[in-house]
Amino acid sequence: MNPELQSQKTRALCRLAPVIPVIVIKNAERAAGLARALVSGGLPVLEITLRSDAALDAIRAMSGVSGGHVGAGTVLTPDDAKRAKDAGASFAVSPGLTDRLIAACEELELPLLPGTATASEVMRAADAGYDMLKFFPAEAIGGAPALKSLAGPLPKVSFCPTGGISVANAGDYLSLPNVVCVGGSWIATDADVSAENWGAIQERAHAASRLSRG
Ligand SMILES: O=C(O)C(=O)C[C@H](O)[C@H](O)COP(=O)(O)O
Repeated sequence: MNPELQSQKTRALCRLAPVIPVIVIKNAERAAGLARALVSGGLPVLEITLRSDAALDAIRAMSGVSGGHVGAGTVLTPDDAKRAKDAGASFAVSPGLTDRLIAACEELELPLLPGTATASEVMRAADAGYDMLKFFPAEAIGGAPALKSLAGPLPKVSFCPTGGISVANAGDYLSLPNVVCVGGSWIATDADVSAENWGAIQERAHAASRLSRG
């Protein structure tokens, strides 16, 4: 799949809801219940980070939940991308961008949301055909004002900022013209997932789904 088409597909996913919950799951048996709570709460696009041993099994379980779009996060290498795709992931998110990762995701036809933190990285991604990017780690690298500044010289690129975003500051990002959605782990906290507190997660998802975009 060519990079423009990849980016188009990633952008369409990012448009589905204002927030992508970033999930670190420790027990795949909780995956389907968690996905149902998030999707029914109004957040259909889910990012399961490959940072836990249970991640691939969780992706497999969540992919069966109707209405959901399950992607893998923390995809660092071609091997990560292949394992994610084999598990049923429909997109991949990376904290950064390498030539090897781009090539692997294009070969696998796995839409990629690559991470960028500077104007040069954004330009490099745009050169490679990617105009829907993650901005990471958003709060630590200047937050919404930094992203607003990038919109001037790089107006054709859109972002999903992630890293340090919560219900308190999500609106600052979503009001920017170059932000399509935000990512964050605040929706499905470890404590609530471990306690299978699906009601609280669904409520937080519902509140997040109602955040307005600028
Ligand atoms: O693993 C990845 O590739 C990531 O996406 C990094 C973090 O999981 C997100 O940035 C979530 O950050 P918080 O919402 O601040 O917890």
